[in-house]
This record gives sequence, structure tokens and C-alpha cells, in this order.
Amino acid sequence: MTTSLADVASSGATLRAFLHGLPGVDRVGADQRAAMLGTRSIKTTAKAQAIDLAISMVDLTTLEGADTPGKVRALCAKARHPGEGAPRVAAVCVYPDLVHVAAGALAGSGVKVASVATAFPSGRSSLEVKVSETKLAVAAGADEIDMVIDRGAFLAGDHLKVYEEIAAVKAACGDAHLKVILETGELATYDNVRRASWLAMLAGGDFIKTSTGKVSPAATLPVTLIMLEAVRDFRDATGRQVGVKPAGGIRTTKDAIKNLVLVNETAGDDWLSPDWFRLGASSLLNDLLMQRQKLATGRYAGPDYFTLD
Ligand SMILES: O=C[C@H](O)COP(=O)(O)O
Repeated sequence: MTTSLADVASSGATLRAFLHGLPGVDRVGADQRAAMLGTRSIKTTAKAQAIDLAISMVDLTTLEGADTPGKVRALCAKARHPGEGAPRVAAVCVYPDLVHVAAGALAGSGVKVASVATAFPSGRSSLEVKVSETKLAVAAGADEIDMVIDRGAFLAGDHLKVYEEIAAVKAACGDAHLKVILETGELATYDNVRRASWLAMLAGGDFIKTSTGKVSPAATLPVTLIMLEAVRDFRDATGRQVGVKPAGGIRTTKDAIKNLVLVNETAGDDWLSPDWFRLGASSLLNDLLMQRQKLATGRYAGPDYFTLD
């Protein structure tokens, strides 16, 4: 497989043949394995460590039409200091026009600025606009770009168009890291999730991300499992490690811990770090902080104790 991968996108036909030559996903098996791993219990000390690890992996997100500079600044303050003794989060994720606000508020903190781009969430715009939006976001201070793939082209079988678009956006990123959102809730089958994962990695994505958070279903465990298998197999085949970011609908500490168990059991502990695994979420952080408080003191402080997202 290693030698052929270099030429796999030399034409639409070779790319299609490669993606359709990937082993099919056993849907029942994937659902059952994800459900089984999701029931694993964790002891108290391990749980405290898991909560802090999950906090350090959060891409704290606000992607609303009504977002304001003030809201972004408040989110950034929380990202830097989520709670007493708690680690900072991995990144704050915003729309491109608010990147400069986040960049100013996060300067020197180690928290990354992530910007959605490429006509998020639909992805319906020209490549020229998508590349330009990416460059502007990076120039404004984005360390990471969360692009959406063209699901229409993917579902129409035009894999090469999707590949070339990802490669062009990656080039526009410069030093910024590229997360490629597959929007798995629109891909119809688990086989397509596996194909889109490989396509995004072959085209140069640094991370593959499940969802925009605007389409349901978003980050389900079986889909994350399939993507974790893909990054594991891709590293075996190429030597290059790619990260995974489930996003959308992850709201509770239980959800976060299920994801960490999945990472450990599927891709392995090389992925158990914010460099390689993120949780994209707008409201998960409060629950992680509440559960953290509960473990430390034996009682809940209640949601009012923490600033609202
Ligand atoms: O990338 C992250 C998602 O947009 C957040 O989705 P959520 O609001 O369901 O947590």
C-alpha cells in the first residue's frame, strides 16, 4: 500500500478505485464495539485524570450568528483559566471575523486560536473564496483552520475535487494546522466515513473532524471509532500521524470519557494528548468542571458556580 499511496490522486479514477478498495465497515460490529467501549467504568483516580485530560483537549467553541467580541473575550478568559487547578483548554474555535478578537485575548496563553473556514458550515462557495477566507483567518491570527469538505462533490463521486480542495486549503494554511470536517451526518454510510477520512488524510489534513455541530447526527461513538481506525491504519501505511476531533453534541463528562476510552482502545495512547485528539464542544467544559469539583469536594457546586458558555 505504501508505494501506491503517492500516486493515488493522480486521477479521479485511481483515487476512486483506492477509496472503494478500502475494506467495508461492518456496521453492526462498529455499533456494538462502540456501545461496548462506552460502558467501561473508570475508577475515581483515573476519572480525575481523565477529566483533566478531557479539559485539556477541549476546543471551546462558539459558532453562532449572534456571537459578539464580548462573548468571545469571555470565552477566551474561561479557556485560559477554566477553574482553580484545572488545565487550560486546547483551543477556542470561532468564526473568521472574530479571530482577531480571540488572538488578542489568548496571546501568550498557549491556548490555540481555531477558525472555521471554507464557507462553514455548508461549504457551498467557490474554491477561490474558500482559499481567500483561509488566508485571511490565518493572517488574523488563527493557529488552526477547521474547514468543511464539499459533501455534494463527495456524494456525487467527485473525490478528486474534494481532494484538490483540501490540498489547496492546506497550502493556504501555511504553518497553521488544518482540521478537515467530514460532516459525517451527511455522508449516509459508515463506508463513506472511512473513505472520506482517508481522502482527507491523503490530501494533507492534520486532523479529521466529525461534524460542524449544525447537522444531526453529529459526533456519534461509532463514527469516531471508524475515524480512529482510519488514523491508526493511515499511520501504519504512511508513518504520518493524523489527529481526530469529534465535535457536535458532546455535552457531558460521560460522553467525554467514553471518547477517551475509544481513543485508548482503538488508536492507542499515542493519541491521548491534545496534539492528537480534541473534543469540539460549546457546553461540555461546564460539566467537566462540575464533575471535577464533585470528585475533589464530594459535592456539586452547581452550574451557577461556573461562568456560562
Ligand atoms: O465544533 C464544535 C461544534 O460546533 C460544537 O457543537 P455543540 O454546540 O453541539 O457542542
